[in-house]
Amino acid sequence: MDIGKAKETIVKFIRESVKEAGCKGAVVGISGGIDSALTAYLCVEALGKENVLGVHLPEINLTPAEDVLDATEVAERLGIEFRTIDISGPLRAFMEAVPESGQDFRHANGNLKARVRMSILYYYANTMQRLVVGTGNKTELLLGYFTKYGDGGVDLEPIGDLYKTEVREMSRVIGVPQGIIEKAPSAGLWAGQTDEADLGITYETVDRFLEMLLEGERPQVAQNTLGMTPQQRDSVLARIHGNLHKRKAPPMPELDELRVSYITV
Ligand SMILES: Nc1ncnc2c1ncn2[C@@H]1O[C@H](COP(=O)(O)OP(=O)(O)OC[C@H]2O[C@@H]([n+]3cccc(C(=O)O)c3)[C@H](O)[C@@H]2O)[C@@H](O)[C@H]1O
Ligand SMILES: Nc1ncnc2c1ncn2[C@@H]1O[C@H](COP(=O)(O)OP(=O)(O)OP(=O)(O)O)[C@@H](O)[C@H]1O
Ligand SMILES: [Mg+2]
Repeated sequence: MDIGKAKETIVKFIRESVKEAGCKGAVVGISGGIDSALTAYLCVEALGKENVLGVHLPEINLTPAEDVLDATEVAERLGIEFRTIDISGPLRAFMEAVPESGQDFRHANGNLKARVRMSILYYYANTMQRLVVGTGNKTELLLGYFTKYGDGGVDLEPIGDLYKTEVREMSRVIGVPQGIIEKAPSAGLWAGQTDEADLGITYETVDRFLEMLLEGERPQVAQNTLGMTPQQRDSVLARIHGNLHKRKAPPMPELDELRVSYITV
């Protein structure tokens, strides 16, 4: 992969997508992590700093102070417009309004956070005639390691064809702060969560595994070549297959094969 060439392709893609949509710029959720930092840098290169809004959406009692500082540093270095909005209020209101909700549902509550963030980003997109630019990378998209209609609820995915390891490479080239590049990736949905602990495998290994599968290698051979355990292989395959639905439009029944559903003129 020629990282310089890939960067130019992505920058052009962002510029053209925003133009084709007739929009005025981009809204990006900036977490303090590497994916959103790189995406913000690419958006600024494509659209200019005055056309990129960064929104940091911490939870006051959970988000590490380091993330707040890192997100702010990205925005300051880029010189973009920036908001920090605490999402604990909306989360509390949800918990109070929905009788079946509760603190025991860590997984559902984590996904709710991602969906609250998505709603806030779309509020800005609606009011400012902008697109919500996603930060999903190829590894996350292939594994389905994202919240459906949460961080997956976006208008475009500029870094969606970059493996996580390539995200790191491009981030070095474009000048993302070193501390952000070196920080352990985390969805930040609950205290102490890290991607690699969740996935049970390092990004270096899973990226190679996915690459080999896409090249047509058999899972067993890829597993042996990479020194993975059978459990790691099966868990990655289960994620790939179990989450395919996240990458498709919601299915609907075809009521009559002669009825056409798409207008082509
Ligand atoms: N076959 C099928 N066809 C159509 N829809 C299907 C389906 N199976 C489940 N579903 C639907 O999908 C739902 C499950 O999907 P979803 O709600 O996304 O939930 P789920 O995949 O269970 O959880 C999201 C995962 O992504 C991780 N995550 C989230 C956010 C950010 C990041 C990060 O890296 O930053 C990581 C998070 O830690 C967790 O492991 C089900 O409740 C159901 O509604
Ligand atoms: N606190 C937050 N404030 C704003 N956006 C957030 C926040 N947490 C998550 N997001 C959004 O959800 C996306 C998905 O999170 P994810 O953890 O995969 O990416 P990241 O935090 O940018 O990078 P890393 O994988 O290194 O943690 C983020 O890139 C960001 O757009
Ligand atoms: Mg993160």
